[in-house]
Amino acid sequence: MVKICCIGAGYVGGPTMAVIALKCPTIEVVVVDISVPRITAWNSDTLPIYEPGLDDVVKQCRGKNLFFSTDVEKHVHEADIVFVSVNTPTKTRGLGAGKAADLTYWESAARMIADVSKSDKIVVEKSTVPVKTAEAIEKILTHNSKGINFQILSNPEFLAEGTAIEDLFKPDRVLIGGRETPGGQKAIQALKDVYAHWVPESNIITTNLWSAELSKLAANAFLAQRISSVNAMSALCEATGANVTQVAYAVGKDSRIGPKFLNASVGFGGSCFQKDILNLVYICECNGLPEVAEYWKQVIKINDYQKSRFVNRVVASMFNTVSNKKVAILGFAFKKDTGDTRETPAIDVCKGLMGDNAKLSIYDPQVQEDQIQRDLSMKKFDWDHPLHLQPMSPTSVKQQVSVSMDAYGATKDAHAVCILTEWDEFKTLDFQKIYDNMQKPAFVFDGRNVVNADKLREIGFIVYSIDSFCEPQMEETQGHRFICKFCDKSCDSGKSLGGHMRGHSALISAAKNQKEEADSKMGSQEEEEEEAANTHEDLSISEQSDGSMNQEKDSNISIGDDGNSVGYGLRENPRKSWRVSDLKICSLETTNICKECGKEFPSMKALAGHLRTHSKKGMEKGHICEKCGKGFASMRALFGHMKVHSKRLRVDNQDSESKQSLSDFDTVCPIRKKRSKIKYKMDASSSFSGLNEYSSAISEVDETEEAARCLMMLSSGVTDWDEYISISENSKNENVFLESESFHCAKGISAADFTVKHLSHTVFSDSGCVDGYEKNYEIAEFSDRLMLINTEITKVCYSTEMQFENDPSSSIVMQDLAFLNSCSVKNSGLNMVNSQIGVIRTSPDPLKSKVHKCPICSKVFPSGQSLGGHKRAHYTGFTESKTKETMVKNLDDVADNHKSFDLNNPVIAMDGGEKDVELKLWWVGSGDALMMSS
Ligand SMILES: NC(=O)c1ccc[n+]([C@@H]2O[C@H](COP(=O)([O-])OP(=O)(O)OC[C@H]3O[C@@H](n4cnc5c(N)ncnc54)[C@H](O)[C@@H]3O)[C@@H](O)[C@H]2O)c1
Repeated sequence: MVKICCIGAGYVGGPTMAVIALKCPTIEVVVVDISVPRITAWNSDTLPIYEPGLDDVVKQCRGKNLFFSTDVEKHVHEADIVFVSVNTPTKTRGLGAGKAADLTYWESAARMIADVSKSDKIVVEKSTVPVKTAEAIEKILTHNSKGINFQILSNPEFLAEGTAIEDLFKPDRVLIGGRETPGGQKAIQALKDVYAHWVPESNIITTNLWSAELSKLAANAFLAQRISSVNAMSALCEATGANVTQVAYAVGKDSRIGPKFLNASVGFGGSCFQKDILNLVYICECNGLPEVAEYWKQVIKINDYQKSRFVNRVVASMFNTVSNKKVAILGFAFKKDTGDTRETPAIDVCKGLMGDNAKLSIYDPQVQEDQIQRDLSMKKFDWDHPLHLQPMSPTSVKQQVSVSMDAYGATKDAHAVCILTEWDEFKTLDFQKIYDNMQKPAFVFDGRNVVNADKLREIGFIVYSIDSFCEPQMEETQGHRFICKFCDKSCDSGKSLGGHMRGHSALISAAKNQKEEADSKMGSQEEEEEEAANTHEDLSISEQSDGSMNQEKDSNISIGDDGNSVGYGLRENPRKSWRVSDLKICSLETTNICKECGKEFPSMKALAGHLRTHSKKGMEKGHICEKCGKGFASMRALFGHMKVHSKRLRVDNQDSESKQSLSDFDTVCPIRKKRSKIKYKMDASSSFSGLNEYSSAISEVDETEEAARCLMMLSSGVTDWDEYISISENSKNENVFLESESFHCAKGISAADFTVKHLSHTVFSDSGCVDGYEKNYEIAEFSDRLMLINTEITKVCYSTEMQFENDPSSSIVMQDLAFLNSCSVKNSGLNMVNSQIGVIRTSPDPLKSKVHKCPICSKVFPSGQSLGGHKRAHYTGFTESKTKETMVKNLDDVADNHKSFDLNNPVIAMDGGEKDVELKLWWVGSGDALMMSS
């Protein structure tokens, strides 16, 4: 009788050997493990792993030809074929840490085999191992072989947890790799004979050793890549209004692509995908293939991005904080029909929410409380070691996490429900009951697309699911604010408004023609007015929807080139968009006269802009332009409008010579570019994924900055845009905001000018600074300044200082905008997200600084910033500024006024400081992730 021994009674060893025993009654199979509790469980009625159909199989052959034992040496000694199915974790220290496979367990198994063997053996690699592992194993085995012949085979396992028994019964293929020697071929045949008991011969593939080893890594990389691809698409779908389920279906119908593994979700998990891709990345790097390594690394980065996006969505939707809110987590296993939590996305999502101080109430049908507590306390990669070798983080999660016996218990009194595993039972829950027992507004964040979002919305839930994007916070919490500008019908969402408006296509078409006529008459003198109207119009729309970027998207209902179809326009260039509000005015009014004050306007658009000056909202809010008395609904609107009064712009337009000079000036000192350009720049880079959860992250950051400038300017009493710019140009002070204005100009620097030398965290210290940390940041040219972008998607730290090799006097201070949000900006009604920007500043100490010499007059300045101020004096427009004394005085005033609101300085604890501390720890445990992507 052939004897098989399998070392490792885990998710692979247990089920595979049980199926071999079932299908080959003439073979004796013993599964051995060093873990006593595991073996005890295998011999009990409660198996150590949950796998549909496994119980039956084990019951049928246990005690007959299937045995579980801790007597490893005895059974290895007796076996003809030894399978090795031990864990192969990712290394956490030393060479290749965070990527390479840790073969400690494999090596110890191999040494033990060599020690106890007295007869020839076939040793089968069942574990997933790096390519060429067999070579190393061979050396260990033959070193002390005492004349015993060992043949190494690679027989990687392709089962998927949750369907393991099904997969083992009907495998797509069985892969056996061996040496191309007679001995190797004989060993291949012996193993083939085992599988041939139930697998058709055509499904048994034989290759050389290295192909078999690499095929397993490649298969997992391809599978994970599909998930990341569709998840990346889900982000784009959310940004554009497409439905990722529909897109995936359409794509999968292509027989070259196929429908499997195209479900968008909160991200992939499991013990294999990440580990094996990291392993693949490491192998590529070791073989001098950095580009290939980088390619596969992106699969993991997108996966992290997806989890991070989900957390951001939850926090942002729940009014930017989940602090002390109860969040029910339904599902903790990495997928349905398994109790396996290894690398489950739930861990990262829970840690993210805990970082924002949420109280979690978790329910999973197959995961026990101690496992959940352990997973949430453990460091990354530690899960893949035996229990006694799993060091726990000192921080206990017990205060923040409770585990419930069912979904109803978990969701009782919760503010939100996050569905993180696609368990079938979640589809049939009584959501009305759940809703009745929850806090209101009640949110559902479906990370697996298991619930019927429409039905839940009918109940009253605010629903976010991966496949159907909506902006719950805006669309649903604020009621019916989507009003047709033609017939005043109120709609539930921007999307339904869009659908409704298609009914007005004839009217819109006529209106468009009328508008074109009207616009063609528009004289140059109305340019300024139009600019105000445009700016104001944008802002008014935003105001109606509380400044939400997504609302803006919905509000950007535009007419296509054919003039008939109304849909959601991409935000290419707002000025080019035909806006519904214009059209209504065009079609319903025959003359351009203001009904409020009787003033006549040359175009409908100008009238539209003017009409808003009568807006009650604007007047109530009191954002009045001191120059012309116009009222505005928001500070941002006022800010946009104030640019119209800029002397600089007028000089620019009037004086062709100075225009020339200014264009030179632009080269040295780029003035803020139009948003569309900024957006393009940022979108083109793949490294900004971690910035925030929205696809149009950059324009939002841009808006945030602009809003911040506006706030600073207004709060300091500066109401004149020119005055504001002049002050910034001439600042020799350390007012960082002003500094940031001039620094880029002064140095003419670009992102490439800087190399990161040193990073230190001023606040974030939970997981400490790890090697390679600096790789997670990138410097990007961004509008009129350099920005430090956090490229590590799972990491948001509150404050980080950075120095640069080539200019030690300069430094960057990172701040979490969420913090600003909680301090000051929040009050402006702006909807900001957790994102980071850093603004480069120079040291005030001239001794430390390098020489800053003016290339025009050779004058030397102590700092790049003062040189910048000086250099601008060489260009036109500057002479119109106020006297230096006035400027310095203004500057002092501004600096005083800004002490409490300073974009660059680490934020001083203000009221609600406690909350701010929470924000510092926005993402716990992410330091580990750094290692992974470094
Ligand atoms: N889980 C999957 O879905 C899957 C699928 C295909 C391949 N794999 C690969 O199979 C391997 C095993 O995965 P798993 O999920 O079964 O892991 P596991 O952690 O569930 O099981 C491994 C077992 O090996 C035991 N072990 C470790 N060293 C030992 C030694 N020297 N002697 C005796 N026992 C020892 C451990 O105690 C543990 O019980 C890994 O390389 C994995 O990448 C896993």
